[in-house]
Amino acid sequence: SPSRSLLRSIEDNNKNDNVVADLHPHDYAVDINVTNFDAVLRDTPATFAVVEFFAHWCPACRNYKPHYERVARLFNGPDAVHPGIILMTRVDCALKINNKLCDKFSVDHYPMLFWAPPSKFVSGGWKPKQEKNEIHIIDDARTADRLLNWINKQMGSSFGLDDEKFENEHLSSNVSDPGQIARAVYDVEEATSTTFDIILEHKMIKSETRGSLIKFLQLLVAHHPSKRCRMGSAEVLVNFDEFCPLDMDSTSKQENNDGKGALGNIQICGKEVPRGYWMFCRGSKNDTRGFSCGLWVLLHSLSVRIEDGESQFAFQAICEFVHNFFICEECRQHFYEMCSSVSGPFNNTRDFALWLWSSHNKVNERLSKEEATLRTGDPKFPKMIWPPKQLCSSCRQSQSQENSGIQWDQDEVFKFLTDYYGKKLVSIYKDKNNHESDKSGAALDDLVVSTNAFVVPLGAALAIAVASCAFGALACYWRSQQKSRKPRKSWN
Ligand SMILES: Cc1cc2nc3c(=O)[nH]c(=O)nc-3n(C[C@H](O)[C@H](O)[C@H](O)COP(=O)(O)OP(=O)(O)OC[C@H]3O[C@@H](n4cnc5c(N)ncnc54)[C@H](O)[C@@H]3O)c2cc1C
Repeated sequence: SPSRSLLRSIEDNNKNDNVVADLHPHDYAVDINVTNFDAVLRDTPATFAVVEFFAHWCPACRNYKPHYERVARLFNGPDAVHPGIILMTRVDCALKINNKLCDKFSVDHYPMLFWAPPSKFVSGGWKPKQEKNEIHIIDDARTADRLLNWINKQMGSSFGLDDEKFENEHLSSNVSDPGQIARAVYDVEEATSTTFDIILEHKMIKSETRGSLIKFLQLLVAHHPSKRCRMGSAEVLVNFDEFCPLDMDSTSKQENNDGKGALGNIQICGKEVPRGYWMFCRGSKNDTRGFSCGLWVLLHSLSVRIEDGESQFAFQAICEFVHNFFICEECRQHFYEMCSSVSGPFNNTRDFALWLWSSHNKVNERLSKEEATLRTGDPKFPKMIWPPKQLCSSCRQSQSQENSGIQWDQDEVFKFLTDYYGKKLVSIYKDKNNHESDKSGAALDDLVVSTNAFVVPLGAALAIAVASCAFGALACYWRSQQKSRKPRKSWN
């Protein structure tokens, strides 16, 4: 009888937690409702979204759920097989709060599925026979197979229900498609957040390294391509003395349960980052690309954003940062050698951006040989002297021969880098941020502006690094400024 089986399941639950998982299999599709519908669809890095409108009492919907979940397993969550491509969501129209939302999409039967780029759902709707709507109804989705077929037809993809992680045959190379860099904005957030997690986990903030971290944070506050990372970095910077007191080496009072100290509670690029996966930097095999690729992209994107007068500061901040905090011994050693071989100070953005580009190419050149011998590289993303012709034909001088060394047109290379790591990198992101109306965000944004205006021209980075007490005073000043300012919007 039902009551007996219920009792049995409670008993079993007490014995073994796994049973609970069996009784309530993990949901991959994201439940959304009217309160977070716009925010979830605006903030997702995914290129497309599926929204299922259903009602929890509807038997057909209950029967359909395992089909929908089989497809959602492929795309949603940190363990997704193909993360960051499609966001699978559902809205329960039986909940009163969702009435208006379901009406906006003319939901007249359950389940009803829609497909569009996520941003089209934000403040969007759907009406039957409406022309020119970028939101499409999915008209053949009765089983998991049919839903995935419909998606494959729409995207020209070949996803399979039995795909396993890292069978990334569908990955298109970023060598020929300059537009792909727009997806890297999520990777620079991921890399920034991962960097700070590593620093804290490995307790790398010491009296001799905290100055370098402060410098790097200043660079992030002023020039990180992601607004939320700028805001998070500003928060860390302003409270740095509290988070990392000068006597940090000797004291254990800063430690909380996870041993990361007070900084461990800060999510430097917002609460959903790190997401646990990579977009532009995703490898076609497990353990390739990812973090180190994201870090390179972050460094290049900083290099093209700085002002001429900040170039020497940026050079020092990046060199010291890699030396003190990049947890790859060979990488730090080589990079440090390249930093040490620079003779004069940098006077402008161009020279510094080109130095970083050519240093990265030196690493590429070395690794291309190593990876060919050891077969450790990613076959879909072989190391190469960059940018290839397909990305920038004008970067190479016309008489340039591949086998006698490439003759670069450095003005063209700089122009290309500025466009690629500047405008293109934030092209999808900017649109999304224009919708932000969060007040605390606006206040912090204002702080970021004041930090940028105040610190960099004064060269306070060095002063702060040397004298932490001066930093305390600056922090107080910033806080009082922040309170007295009116919120200011977009800083992009
Ligand atoms: C500072 C630093 C030093 C490193 N040193 C070493 C090392 O000594 N030994 C080692 O084994 N690994 C090193 N690595 C890791 C290595 O360089 C790669 O990051 C890693 O192998 C992943 O490679 P990838 O194919 O994702 O491309 P990456 O080399 O990580 O490049 C990421 C993306 O940047 C773009 N790019 C490529 N070249 C350039 C360029 N010259 N200028 C601008 N953009 C470019 C491409 O779009 C590429 O996809 C280092 C990483 C960093 C951040």
